[in-house]
Amino acid sequence: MALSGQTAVVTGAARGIGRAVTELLLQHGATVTVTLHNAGHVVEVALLDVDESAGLSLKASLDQQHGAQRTLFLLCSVESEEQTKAAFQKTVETFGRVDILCNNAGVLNEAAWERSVSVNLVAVIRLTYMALEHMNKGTGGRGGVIVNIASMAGLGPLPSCPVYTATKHAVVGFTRAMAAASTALGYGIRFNAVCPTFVQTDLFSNIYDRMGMFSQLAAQTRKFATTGVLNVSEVAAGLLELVTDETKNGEALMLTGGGKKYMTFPTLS
Ligand SMILES: NC(=O)C1=CN([C@@H]2O[C@H](COP(=O)(O)OP(=O)(O)OC[C@H]3O[C@@H](n4cnc5c(N)ncnc54)[C@H](O)[C@@H]3O)[C@@H](O)[C@H]2O)C=CC1
Ligand SMILES: CCCCCC(=O)/C=C/C=C\C=C\C=C\[C@@H](O)[C@@H](O)CCCC(=O)O
Repeated sequence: MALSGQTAVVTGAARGIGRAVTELLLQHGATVTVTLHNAGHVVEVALLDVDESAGLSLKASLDQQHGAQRTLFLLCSVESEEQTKAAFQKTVETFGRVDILCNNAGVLNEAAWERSVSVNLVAVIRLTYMALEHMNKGTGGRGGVIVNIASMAGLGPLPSCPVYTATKHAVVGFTRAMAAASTALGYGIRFNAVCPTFVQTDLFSNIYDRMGMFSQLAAQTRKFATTGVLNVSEVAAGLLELVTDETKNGEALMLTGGGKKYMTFPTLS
């Protein structure tokens, strides 16, 4: 799928993997524009984040690189139905459409596990269903693609972070189920998940302080992390592959230091 003419929404866009996704979209002609009409030959992206200073700082940087008309930042917590509804509304008012959703925003804190569930899972479901209202071919939409940033912890358990593991397993399952539902119901929307190993970001830097009552297990996780830490650009490249390759639907793309692997799952029927 060519990116030109597409409109995307990226959550947690201000820092880490979300920032890399935004920058890669822009580099590939994905233009985050503030124009009140779709310029026709460029991609438009709304950047959603709770971190206002980081979001505005990113916008200023992107303005320098790509021109002020190419970026739009919306202060929004994905935990808030009201704020996310308003963000989608503003996106559609500004760009006229939504073709791509990247559910990237995520947190890890086993001591505050309800928030992990709220951001990592409930919000992914909420934004997916909101995007459906605008993307579903069955209700006048143009179709498109939704890519969820899960984790390798969505494919195998991390004993030091059981709730985080649960949220990421749930995102993989939700993604695969939505892909099958979309095919069966004719949404015209592809659903895929990216499952990276450790990635050098602020989230990764803080994990050993966020394990709560499982902190004693940090050593095993730290040892596992020595198998390799990715950079954010490697994750963004995996996402771009899932966005642009129209044959990909229901995929879980694992990214490790050793490369990438499309996961296979047992057929239960
Ligand atoms: N860093 C890692 O080792 C890995 C991260 N991931 C996943 O990648 C995604 C991005 O993580 P990182 O870039 O590492 O994290 P990060 O902490 O570096 O960046 C996350 C961004 O999301 C924003 N955010 C947090 N809560 C939010 C909310 N309620 N509403 C809107 N924005 C919010 C933050 O302000 C920040 O800009 C997460 O889903 C994470 O679980 C997956 C595998 C590995
Ligand atoms: C510790 C939280 C990391 C948060 C960022 C993230 O999502 C990173 C995930 C990276 C890899 C996860 C791999 C899971 C592998 C398990 O299935 C098991 O093979 C490894 C167990 C290692 C351990 O005991 O911690």
